[in-house]
Amino acid sequence: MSADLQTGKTPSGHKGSLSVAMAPGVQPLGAPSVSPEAYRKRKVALITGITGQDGSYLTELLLEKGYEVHGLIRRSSSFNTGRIEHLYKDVHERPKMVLHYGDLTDTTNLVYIISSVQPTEVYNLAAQSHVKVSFDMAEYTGDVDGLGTLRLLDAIRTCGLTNHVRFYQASTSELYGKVVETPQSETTPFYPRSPYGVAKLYAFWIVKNYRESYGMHASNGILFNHESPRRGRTFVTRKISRAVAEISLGQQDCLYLGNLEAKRDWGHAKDYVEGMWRMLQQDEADDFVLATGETHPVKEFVEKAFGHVGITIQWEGEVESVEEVGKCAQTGRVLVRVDPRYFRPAEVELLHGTPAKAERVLGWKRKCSFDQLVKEMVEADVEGAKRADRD
Ligand SMILES: Nc1nc2c(ncn2[C@@H]2O[C@H](COP(=O)(O)OP(=O)(O)O[C@H]3O[C@H](CO)[C@@H](O)[C@H](O)[C@@H]3O)[C@@H](O)[C@H]2O)c(=O)[nH]1
Repeated sequence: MSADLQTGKTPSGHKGSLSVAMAPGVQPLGAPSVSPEAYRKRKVALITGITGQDGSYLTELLLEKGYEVHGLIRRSSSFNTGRIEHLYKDVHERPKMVLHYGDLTDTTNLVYIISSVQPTEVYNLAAQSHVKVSFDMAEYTGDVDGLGTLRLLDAIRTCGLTNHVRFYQASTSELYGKVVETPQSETTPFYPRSPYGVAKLYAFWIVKNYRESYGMHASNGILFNHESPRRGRTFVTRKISRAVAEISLGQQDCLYLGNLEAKRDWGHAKDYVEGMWRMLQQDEADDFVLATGETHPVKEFVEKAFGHVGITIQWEGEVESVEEVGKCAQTGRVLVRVDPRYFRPAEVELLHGTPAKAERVLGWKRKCSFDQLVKEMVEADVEGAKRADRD
């Protein structure tokens, strides 16, 4: 005999035996016996993606604030902990950072880590974060960036921490994609333009849904591009700063780039992780844009970066064509070329955010200007290029 899943009634109208409610008194795994307020006094953070740019800055910030920090790292045959090595080396003086092998695709592992760590704050920074790569690895990106977020939220619920943990989701300005208004704010409609953006859209909504469905303190930080000397080498700013450093030292001839006209709102990652933390200190969870309020084309980043090593770039050839080149004004040498291999099947042409809500509600303000950011990145890469041990 089959029963209606909604009502539990059989076709004859009798109450069926289907029941999915938890028996009275049964608590989910490891549910704390203390109130959420008492529980939060412990200050224990779990960061997925701790080995990334943002993870490393956030770890520094939280350790400074007296947190015990736990991080999820993926197993790799090569070292992937370079950005947190300086914190890890100090492990005897600072026993407050603990790393766990784990992955957003492994539910059992997430449940195990959360039940043993009992975090008070969870920062979900782990992702396949490269937009171009997401076109090549669309399913994987959806699994990690989209479903991975769901697994993490459900692991928190399974461990009975629904009302005890505060959750931060690394949402992104890539959600705006083909932008419908400028500047983009928390109320701008989304139109993602890549498998990455679409996966992040799912994550954004599942976070919001769990907040509304289960009362979880779960917030989305809609972060515009944020960079630093710790930025991965395949993102455009770091690719440029490294190449400029190497060209200036005679170690590289030419920089090959894709779309030079794309515009981004670039801030400093160190400023942005402070915004993440502030979101979790609010009484109410909510969604916030973190941005600088400025937008600059890739070309301008190139010009400014070369400017820091004394090279003036002159553009020649037809704009937005592969024939366009950037020449050194002093010597006439071609230093920048367009390579269509770096074009994306669908491009996000313009990102320009407004941080007004974050400034008003969180009291957040970015400190680093665009010029300072470019300078810091180029200087760090010039120093790095002189050494053999940089990443
Ligand atoms: N990576 C890369 N991008 C290039 C290149 N040449 C031009 N670009 C253009 O430079 C822009 C920025 O590219 P990325 O630095 O790769 O960043 P992104 O695609 O904007 O994505 C980053 O920011 C998002 C926030 O908006 C993040 O969500 C995402 O994970 C990533 O960090 C894009 O329009 C891209 O087409 C190149 O050689 N490499």
